[in-house]
Amino acid sequence: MAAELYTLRWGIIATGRISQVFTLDLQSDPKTRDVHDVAHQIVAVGSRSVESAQKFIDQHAPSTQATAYGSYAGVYSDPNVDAIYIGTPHTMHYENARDALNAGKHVLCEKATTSNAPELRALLALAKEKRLFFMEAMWTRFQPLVKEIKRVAEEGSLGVPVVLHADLSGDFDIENIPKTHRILDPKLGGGALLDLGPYPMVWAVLGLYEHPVNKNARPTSISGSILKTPLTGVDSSTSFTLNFTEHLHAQAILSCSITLPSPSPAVTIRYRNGNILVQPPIYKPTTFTVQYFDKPGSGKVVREETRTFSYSGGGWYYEADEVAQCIRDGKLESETWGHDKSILLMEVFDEVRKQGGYALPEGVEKVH
Ligand SMILES: NC(=O)C1=CN([C@@H]2O[C@H](COP(=O)(O)OP(=O)(O)OC[C@H]3O[C@@H](n4cnc5c(N)ncnc54)[C@H](OP(=O)(O)O)[C@@H]3O)[C@@H](O)[C@H]2O)C=CC1
Ligand SMILES: O=C1OC[C@@H](O)[C@H](O)[C@H]1O
Repeated sequence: MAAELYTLRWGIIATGRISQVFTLDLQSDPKTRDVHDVAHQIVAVGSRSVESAQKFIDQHAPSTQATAYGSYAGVYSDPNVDAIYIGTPHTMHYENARDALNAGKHVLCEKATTSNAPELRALLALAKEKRLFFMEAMWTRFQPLVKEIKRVAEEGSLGVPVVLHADLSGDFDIENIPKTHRILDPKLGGGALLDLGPYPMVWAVLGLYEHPVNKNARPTSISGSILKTPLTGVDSSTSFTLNFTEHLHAQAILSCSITLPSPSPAVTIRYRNGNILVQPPIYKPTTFTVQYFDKPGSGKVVREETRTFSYSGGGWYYEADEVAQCIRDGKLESETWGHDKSILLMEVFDEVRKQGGYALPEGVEKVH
C-alpha cells in the first residue's frame, strides 16, 4: 500500500541568498529523489519589507500563491504555516526562533544556530516545553554521499578513526566587500568560525563523535586559535582541535578561513587500515575516495575506490524532507542531526572564541 502523503506548509523568514536557494529546492518534486511520503508547500514569506517579500515570491516561488508579509511576525501568526525556515544572519536566529516557537511553529534554523550555546539551550528548552520540533539546518548530514561515507566508515574494514582533518574556506574578497556584509560585521556574528566552522564540525561529528566506538562521547578537550582581520576584528582564519579520548584515541584538526579556498581533499579521515578522502566543497561534496592499506598502519595503499554522486537541485531538500518526516511522526528532534550535535557545535564555537579572544559586541548575545 502506498504511504499517505504528508505535506508540510512552510513559512520562510528573510529573503537573502540562502532563503532563495532553499525555497527553490522546496519546490522540486520529492519523487525525483525517490521520496513518496512527504511534500512541501510554501505558504508565506516574511521580510523586513512587504515589497521584498512579494518580489521574492514573484522571482523564486511564482506558482505557490504564498502570502507576502512585511514582517517576520506576520509569518509566525499565519495559521496556515506549520514550520518556519529561518534564513537571517546568525545573530538574529535566537530571537527569530524564539518568536516562531512562542507562536506555536516548528523551526528549521540556519547554521550557526545561535550566537552562543546559552541561547541555543534556551531555545531547546522552549521547543521542548511547547512540544515543537526544532532542527539546525545542517543540510550536509542528510546528503546521500555523506550517508554513504558514514556507512563505509562504520562497516569495519577501516578500523577505528585516529585523526580527522577538515577545512572549509572561501575567498570572500574581504578587502572589497562592505564592512556591513554579514561575513565581516561582528554585530552579525561575522567571521569564519560561525559561518564556515559548522562544516568541519559536521565531519568531526560524523567521523568521530558518531562513530559507534565513541558512543557519542563529547570531546575531552578543545583548543582553538583565532586570527582576526584588522578590517572589523572578526576572525579571518581559525583553527581548532578536538580530542576524543573517552572511548577513542582520536583527534579532529579543523580549520576555516574567509580569505582563500579550501585545499583538496578538504576532509581526510585517517584510520589504522586506510583513509577516507573527501573533495571540496565539504558542505556538498560530490566525490570521495576510500584507500585501503596492505596492513594496519603501513600507509601503503593497495586498493582505492573513488565514488561520485550527482543530483539535481541544490541538495537542501534532503534536510527539508527530514523535517517533514519528523513533524509528521510527532518527533521533537531529528535522530540524524539531533539537539546534542547542535549544542556540541555551539559549545565548541564558544570555547574557541573564548580562547581566541573574539567577543561579539555588547548586546548581540541575548542569553549568557
Ligand atoms: N546552509 C547553507 O548552505 C547556507 C547557510 N547560510 C546561513 O544562512 C544565514 C543567512 O545567510 P545569507 O542568506 O547568505 O545572508 P544574506 O545576507 O544573503 O541574507 C540575510 C537576510 O536576512 C535578513 N536580515 C534581517 N536583518 C538583517 C540585518 N541586520 N542584516 C542583514 N540581513 C538581515 C534580510 O532579509 P529581509 O530583508 O528579507 O528581512 C537578508 O536578506 C546565515 O546564518 C548563514 O550562516 C548561508 C549560506 C549558505
Ligand atoms: O553555509 C554556507 O555554506 C557555503 C558558504 O559559502 C557560506 O558562506 C556558508 O554560509
